[in-house]
Amino acid sequence: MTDIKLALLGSEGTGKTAVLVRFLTKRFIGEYASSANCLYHKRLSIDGRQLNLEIFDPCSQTEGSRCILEEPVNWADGFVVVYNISDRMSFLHAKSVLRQIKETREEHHVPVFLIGNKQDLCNARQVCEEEGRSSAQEDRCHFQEVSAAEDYLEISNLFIKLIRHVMENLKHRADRRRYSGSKSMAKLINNVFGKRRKSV
Ligand SMILES: Nc1nc2c(ncn2[C@@H]2O[C@H](COP(=O)(O)OP(=O)(O)OP(=O)(O)O)[C@@H](O)[C@H]2O)c(=O)[nH]1
Repeated sequence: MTDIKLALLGSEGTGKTAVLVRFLTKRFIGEYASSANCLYHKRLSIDGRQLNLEIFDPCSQTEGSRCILEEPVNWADGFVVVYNISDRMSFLHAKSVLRQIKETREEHHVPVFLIGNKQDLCNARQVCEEEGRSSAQEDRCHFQEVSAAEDYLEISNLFIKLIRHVMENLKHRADRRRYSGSKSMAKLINNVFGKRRKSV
């Protein structure tokens, strides 16, 4: 069983919980009692692998209060950063979150999905799709506009895509650790037996 940890980030009211609940239950629930940070658990199988998924959904209204995970940016293996296409401030905030992830997790490229939510409100649009896409390109992350109110498949597919990237990333990191571990073991063996072997 592989453990995968994801975190949803973005400013208040962008629809983080709505997007996540769509993925987990296929349903859109208009209003959520969002007075606490939540850690959701889900077991699922992708490409024949059993996964134990943990998803952190912070509550923006509890700023300053202690949360289950003080630093989701350090904790998560992958991120979903959400903004509201009809709220420019939320887009600017999402861009600063992307920068923060990049700076904090510089050593390992962590998979990130930037989501422009509330696509159904396109008559009140304040951020054009191209802007979202080019911000995502700049920060080497995936991008999609969605509507938690109207879409299920798109949201499910983007989570699966993100999870696949996280799985690849974790495997890559484990391979690198194994490789550098076996290299230092080879060095150690060489230091101990190397000279003797040469004199035989
Ligand atoms: N029209 C529309 N409304 C949405 C959509 N997604 C969420 N909402 C609404 O936006 C409001 C905020 O949604 P939440 O999911 O609570 O947003 P959040 O980002 O989790 O908010 P906090 O927990 O306060 O940070 C609610 O009234 C939702 O019904 C969407 O795709 N379209």
